[in-house]
Amino acid sequence: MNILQTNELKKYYSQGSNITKALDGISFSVEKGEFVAVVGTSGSGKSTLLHMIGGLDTPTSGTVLVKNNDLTKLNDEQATIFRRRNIGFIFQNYNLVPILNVYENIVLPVDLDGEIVDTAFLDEIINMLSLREKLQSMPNNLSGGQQQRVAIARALVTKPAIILADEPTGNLDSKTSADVIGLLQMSSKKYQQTIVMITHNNEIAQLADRIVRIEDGQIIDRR
Ligand SMILES: Nc1ncnc2c1ncn2[C@@H]1O[C@H](COP(=O)(O)OP(=O)(O)OP(=O)(O)O)[C@@H](O)[C@H]1O
Repeated sequence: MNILQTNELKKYYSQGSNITKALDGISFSVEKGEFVAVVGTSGSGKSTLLHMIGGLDTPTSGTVLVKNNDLTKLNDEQATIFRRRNIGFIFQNYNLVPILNVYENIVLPVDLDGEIVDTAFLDEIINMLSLREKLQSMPNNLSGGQQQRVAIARALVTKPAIILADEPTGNLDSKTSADVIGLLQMSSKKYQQTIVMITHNNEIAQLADRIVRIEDGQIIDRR
């Protein structure tokens, strides 16, 4: 089942007479439970693509379907609600809320939606990510790898249709990077969690089910 599909997605930026074609006709689809790595050189359009898939920005033309909802047709408020319920984000700088402890950070998206936490599932995530001892800690007192594990827990807790990860191991050493990728692989297998991850690191990309290579805003290889 296709959970994500983009059709002829374009994003052009114009500055004066200069046009940057950040995305220039991207059509691809991702199946439920697939773990896809998006690779490409700096400036090739990876982050722009992730922003479009996440409904964080609107394309110049083309469509983005997530669970058959066209994100390009939603207004700001609809997009915010759709994102919160269907898309989990993991960034390289973690984006944890510094004044909330680990537990509060993890359950934040559920709280924001006025929903009740699925405590059995939350327990399972906390155990899988080895965060039990750290629930009362503040983000500042955690290592980079621990902070990234909290960000992963927060992304998983709402059981989103898709997790979007932008260089999730960008700030981590190689051992911790391998652990974090292992956890993403495990969640894609165990929870049929769909993951689209940007990485510069070819070794890490090889661990995904599929690699999509982008150059100059176009897909040049998909295997
Ligand atoms: N807001 C913007 N205004 C103008 N040009 C932009 C804007 N955002 C991105 N671009 C341009 O679009 C192109 C793609 O940028 P993007 O950030 O998607 O690349 P990337 O592959 O993620 O790069 P990196 O690996 O360095 O993060 C680049 O040429 C960039 O300069």
